[in-house]
Formats: sequence, C-alpha cells, structure tokens
Amino acid sequence: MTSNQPTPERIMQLANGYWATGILGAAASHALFTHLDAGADTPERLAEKAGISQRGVQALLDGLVSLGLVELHDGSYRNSDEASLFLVEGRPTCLSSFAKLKLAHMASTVVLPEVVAAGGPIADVTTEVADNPHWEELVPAIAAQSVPVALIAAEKLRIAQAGPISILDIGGGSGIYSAIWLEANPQARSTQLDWAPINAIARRLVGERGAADRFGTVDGDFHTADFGTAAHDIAIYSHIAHQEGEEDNVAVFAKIRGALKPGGTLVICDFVVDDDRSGPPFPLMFASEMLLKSKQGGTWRRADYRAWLNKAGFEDISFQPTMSPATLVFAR
Ligand SMILES: C[S@@+](CC[C@H](N)C(=O)[O-])C[C@H]1O[C@@H](n2cnc3c(N)ncnc32)[C@H](O)[C@@H]1O
Repeated sequence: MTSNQPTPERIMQLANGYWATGILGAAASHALFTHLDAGADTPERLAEKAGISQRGVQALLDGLVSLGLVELHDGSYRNSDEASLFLVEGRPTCLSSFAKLKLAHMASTVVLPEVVAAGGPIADVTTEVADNPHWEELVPAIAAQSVPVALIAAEKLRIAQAGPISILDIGGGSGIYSAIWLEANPQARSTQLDWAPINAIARRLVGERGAADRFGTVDGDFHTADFGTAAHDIAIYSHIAHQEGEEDNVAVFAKIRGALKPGGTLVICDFVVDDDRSGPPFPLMFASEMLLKSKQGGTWRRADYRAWLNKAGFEDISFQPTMSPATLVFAR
C-alpha cells in the first residue's frame, strides 16, 4: 500500500467508539483523574486510593494514555492538561459527572437505526415530556459545560459593570448562568423559568454560590408561560433551541422580545451549524442525539437563528464561537 492509501485504523476506532465512552466514564466513576491529581501516579497507588483492582486500573490507564487524557513518563502516570482542567472533581469546569451520565446513556444509541427510519424518537421519554426525570440527571451534569461560556457572555455584555439589572433564564436548569452572572454583579437579580423539580435543584445550587436572595424561580412550561412585558435587561436561552422546532423557537423568541426592555439582549447558547452544513464537527454529530430524544429538535444553522430571530422582532444579531462546542448568539 502507498502512504496515502486509506487504512482501516480510523474506521476500526469509530466502530469501537463506545470503548472511549466506557473508559472515560469508568475512570470518572472511580475518580481516577482526581486521585492522579492528588499524586497517586502508579497503578498500585491508584488501585489503593480508588479501592478497585490493579488489573482494572491498568486497563483504564492504558486506555486513557491512548485517548491522550493521561501521560506516562518513566513509569509514572499523570493527567494531561485537558484532564487536569476538565476531569478533576471539585473544579468548576469538571465534566466527570457528564462523562458518567453519557456512559449510563450509551445503550440508548442502539435504537438509532430504527429512530433514523422513523424520523424521530421511538422511546416514550423525549425532551417534550413535562417534569421528565431525564432533566434531573442531566442539568447538574451539564452545568460545568456552561461555566466558561457564561463567563465569555458576561465579559461581552459587561455584566459586572451593568448595575441593578434583571435577568430572565428560560429553561435555566441548574441555574448556572444566573449563578455566574449574579456572582459577577452583586446588584443583579435573576428569574428562572423551568419545571418545579429543576427549579428546586437550581435554588440549592445558586444558594450554595451565595446568591439565593437575588434568584427567583417560576415553575411551568415555557411554551405556555407568560414571560411578562419590558421587565428584563438580559434573557438567556441556553441549550434549549436544539430541542425545539422552528415554530416553537420563533414563538419563544417573540415572548422573550416582549419580556426584554427596549435595547435588552437575548443570549442564546447552542450547538450552531454552519450555513452550508459542513461543520463544526460537534454540532453536526449532535443532530443524531436530538433525533433520538426530541420530536422537532435538531442542530440549527446560523441562517435559521437569523431568520427566526428577525421574525420574532430582533434586528441586531451576532455570533460568537467559544472554546467549547457551543456558539453564543446575541440578539437585540
Ligand atoms: C439541556 S437543559 C439546559 C439547562 C441550562 N439552560 C444550561 O444550559 O445548562 C434543558 C432545560 O430546559 C428545561 N425545559 C425543557 N423543556 C421545558 C419546557 N417546556 N418548559 C420549561 N422548562 C423546560 C429542562 O427542565 C432543563 O432544565
């Protein structure tokens, strides 16, 4: 074979992609990244700290070296910079809970051939179901993903310098945006609209960050709830647009436009696809996740957001890629 002939390596890796989900999820389940960070640097020490078998630890370490999450130097293991920032427990950006959740969800993918044939979910549980227990697992696990993105948005909107502003968080989940923005601006107040059990989680988590007295919640369905009139300076709609179709997104954007004061800003955070659907890679893959879980959802293009926001009354629309797979959309 000549050097530029295709090899089976990549397809073998893709077909076995579940190995990566398993290795990462199992390592997170046994806090290996946290023990590595604390100095346990051999299979013996890690097995002792995690209380698991040495054979199991060695298999995980081999896999993690292959995945580039752990480095091996002279018989001593350590986290890569990426693992150190994003997989050590206790760090605000830690994605270990998310890795464990994705391992638990892995079996749901086996029905993808049937879901693709049907053009939507075949299981009972979808994102449209009210008070779905899925959210109670998901929202704390995805909160860390939003930390760097919420900080970028805070910087862009100069939230720290904005004085006594009012924030509206639609489908706020863990309340992570409110927590970070209220921390940045001690005069700001925030209201989250979400299902009752999720709002209870958010009140606890925002309270742990010391902003409980400036954080209010409204229990309900954002499709039917009244958002108020000209009451808020900033609204956030993070990781929601992908579960909704065009009609519902436009309807929610229009209600948000009405709830914002003149000149107020809607911030959307989502996995946005290029207009010609050629990238970016993560949002392209995420479309299958929405096919599995939502009746109308998908990964929407910049052109979709522009058109839908215009229809809802927003005129000034800009996009800001972040260091995460999510893009921020600002609309005024
Ligand atoms: C993917 S999570 C995003 C949470 C948060 N915005 C974030 O970015 O971390 C979706 C959130 O929307 C809420 N949600 C979904 N459908 C809803 C509806 N129809 N009415 C109210 N909340 C809803 C869920 O409970 C969940 O908290």
